[in-house]
Amino acid sequence: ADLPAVKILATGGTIAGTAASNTQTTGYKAGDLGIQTLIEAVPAMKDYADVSGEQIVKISSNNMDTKTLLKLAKRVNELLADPKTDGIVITHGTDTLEETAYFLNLVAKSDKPVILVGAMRPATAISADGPMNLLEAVRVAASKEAKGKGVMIVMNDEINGARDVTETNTTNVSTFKSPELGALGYISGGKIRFYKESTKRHTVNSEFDVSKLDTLPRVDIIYSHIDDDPVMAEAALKAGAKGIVHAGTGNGSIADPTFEALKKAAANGTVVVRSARVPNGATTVSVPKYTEAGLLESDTLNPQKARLLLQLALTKTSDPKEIQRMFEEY
Ligand SMILES: NC(=O)CC[C@H](N)C(=O)O
Repeated sequence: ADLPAVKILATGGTIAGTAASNTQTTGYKAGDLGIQTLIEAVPAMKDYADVSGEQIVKISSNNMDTKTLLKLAKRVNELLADPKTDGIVITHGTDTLEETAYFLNLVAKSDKPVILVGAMRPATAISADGPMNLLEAVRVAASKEAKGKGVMIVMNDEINGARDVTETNTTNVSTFKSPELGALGYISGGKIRFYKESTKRHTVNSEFDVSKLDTLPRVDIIYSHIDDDPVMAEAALKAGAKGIVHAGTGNGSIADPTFEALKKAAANGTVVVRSARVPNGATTVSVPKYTEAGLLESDTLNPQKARLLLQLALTKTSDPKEIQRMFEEY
């Protein structure tokens, strides 16, 4: 039959995890199973797509790094450019799933569907969520409706856009949510149902390009708290950070001693972006001194996604005005 061709790129994670007993849902070995085993476990995928697999790495995604991320992004673009590929599914650990998804959302050069999928229970567990998640991810990747909507995460019957989705629970299968801005759609009653899409720039409308990149500029995240002091900011600068994302309290507020250090950093050419440790809402100018010091706002991007956008932004420019524009557009 003339089914859409979907390539599954496997990177590891719990979806490929194994444990000694079928009741074990923690302390298992992530990324143990190869892509062929995952494909064979879900024969129903063949009803929706002509599926083939490729193992990129076998890691627990808390160990994801720039080198692997760039390798994955370049392979994704190679496959998307191939007329024989209709869609891509990427199996991935959940720890950094939202980061890889948002990164690809910024650098994938095609409107063909790119779907990330993971699981919260290892493949060996009773009620493992991986097989159904994988089936639904392949279905969405093979669908016409998913075209042009940017990179998405499909898990637990929900379709969430890469920009707004975040992991909300450490262990529960219902963990990937777009808390305030909402899911793009569902898979229910045997149907893929889309209700909305992001208004932000992504994929074919993105200005970022990884094809010539072998590394990304260093950007550190500093998480604020009571008794905050400039020690972490100073360490980041000493490590050579070209950018700093500050995960501020409330509306991206900064403790005064840390602010003094960040203000100096910004004056010396390090790009500083105010994000927030609060999960919802945009960071706005809460006090004029932040703008006067040249600090930027992350909009609604959480610190880990603001970090990736800042890294890509810094590959193009170090002009704070230009970078603020990017934070408004992506
Ligand atoms: N649910 C998961 O996939 C988490 C397993 C592991 N920590 C990872 O991110 O790969």
